[in-house]
Amino acid sequence: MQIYLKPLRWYLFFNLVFGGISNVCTALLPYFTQELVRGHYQIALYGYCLAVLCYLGCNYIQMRLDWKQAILFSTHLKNDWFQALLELGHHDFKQKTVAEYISYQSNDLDSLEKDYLPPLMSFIKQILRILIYTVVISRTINPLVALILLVSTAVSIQIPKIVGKLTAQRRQVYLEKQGNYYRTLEDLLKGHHLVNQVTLSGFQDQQRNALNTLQDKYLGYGLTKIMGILLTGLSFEFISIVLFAYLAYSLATQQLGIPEVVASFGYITAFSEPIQEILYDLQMLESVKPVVQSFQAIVSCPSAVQAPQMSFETLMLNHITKRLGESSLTIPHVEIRKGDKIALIGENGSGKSSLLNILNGTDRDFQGEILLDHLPVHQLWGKFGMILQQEHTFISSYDNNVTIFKTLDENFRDEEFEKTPPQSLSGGQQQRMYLNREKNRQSPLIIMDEPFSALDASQFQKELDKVLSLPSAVIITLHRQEEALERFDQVWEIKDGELVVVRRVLKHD
Ligand SMILES: Nc1ncnc2c1ncn2[C@@H]1O[C@H](COP(=O)(O)OP(=O)(O)OP(=O)(O)O)[C@@H](O)[C@H]1O
Repeated sequence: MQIYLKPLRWYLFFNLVFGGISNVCTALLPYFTQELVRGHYQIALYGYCLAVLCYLGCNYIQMRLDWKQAILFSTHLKNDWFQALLELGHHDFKQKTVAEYISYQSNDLDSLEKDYLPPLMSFIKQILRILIYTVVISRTINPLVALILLVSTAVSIQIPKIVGKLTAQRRQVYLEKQGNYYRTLEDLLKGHHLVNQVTLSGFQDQQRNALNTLQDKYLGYGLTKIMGILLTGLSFEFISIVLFAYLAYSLATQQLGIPEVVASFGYITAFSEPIQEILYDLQMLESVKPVVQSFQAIVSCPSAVQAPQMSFETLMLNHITKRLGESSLTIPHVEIRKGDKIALIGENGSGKSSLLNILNGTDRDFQGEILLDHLPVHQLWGKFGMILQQEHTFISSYDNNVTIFKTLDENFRDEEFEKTPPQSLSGGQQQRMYLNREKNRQSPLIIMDEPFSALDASQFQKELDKVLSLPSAVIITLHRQEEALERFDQVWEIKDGELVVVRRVLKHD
């Protein structure tokens, strides 16, 4: 996590400087009490007031710095996490649902912001504070008192480390269940149109079951956390008892006078805050460790983002086998040549989308070989254009959809649609928008999974004309459009789990 602390170094530095000054001020308060008991009224009063004012001023500055550094830290975390997600291979990305990613951002990342940097800073500040106190106590009271406080602090901070591990495990389980809960919510809310008086209870049961499981784990996490707080309190009391016993002994044997003992009791109280904070910080840091690890695993993944393919002569699939549940899909050998227009047909569930997912690189769980211009290629995601069966429409604007946020030249668009919110476009209009995006992308191969299923017959003919006149190679799945097949260079059919080339027009170079 050091790379996330580096940009904050000046904030951290000044935070510690002002923390140090305010610690010196508070450490001197019991000393001024001691002076008061000794009868040095003026120095006690002025010293006390000055120390309090200085402490308040430094605290104010520290709080401002804390706030700013927290925002900076969270901005870096969120930006890097989102970039890492974008750069994951699509196959890896799909291992989780969008709801789980949203849950990660709002829970895990949030806990990293709250339970990593603030406890870490607080831990350093409190250690600094204790060291300052120790020096002040040694100078103003007795080095032995300082030593007792220091040693008993070192012993007591071991306890939360042990409890922290258990809290971390429970917290991790809770966060995982939270991801599941978000996934269930997404699933149920997407089916909102199916709610009526009969089905309502089914929806409620699903949500309540998922929530009960989540709350169960939350309870487990909370109880462990409470146990940690209890043990933390006990370990602090341990310090008070040790010092109390020593002071009683010193008073009885007249090694210390009443002013020193009064001031020492003041230090027990003054010590209580940093020690309790240290104990709490350690518990937090221990419990957030799995989140730190999972975050680091995400952001340290090498980027799988590819440069788009600008041209190719041939793309070959050799002896591909893809398991589809109980059955499988086999592709003995097929070849896509530059500019080829290929229709892919087959019954429902025959494996058309599965084949296209291999070609567009969103699926990598298959055996066999893909050769791009005779060279083996392992990662096709991002190389070619595609229109998926359930293609995504970005909500922001028509423009952003056809240019992918202005990263493509806007050569093709439908001006009549550009004022309409993209998600309000009809299914057919959205499909035309996707085709415009692919034309802007100028990919040498466009993979289309039923891109015109929402078009009426005349629109279908128009869009098909456009597709067939593109310079790019195109693979397109078709249903019940046998008359159109004649117009393609190749027709591939998936039958009984095997891809067969049923038509191939020989081209002369
Ligand atoms: N991850 C998976 N696990 C198990 N079975 C799967 C998986 N993915 C797909 N299948 C099965 O593989 C078969 C092929 O699915 P696919 O979506 O490729 O068919 P399709 O030809 O595109 O169908 P349609 O024309 O209805 O869109 C289906 O029987 C589907 O249930």
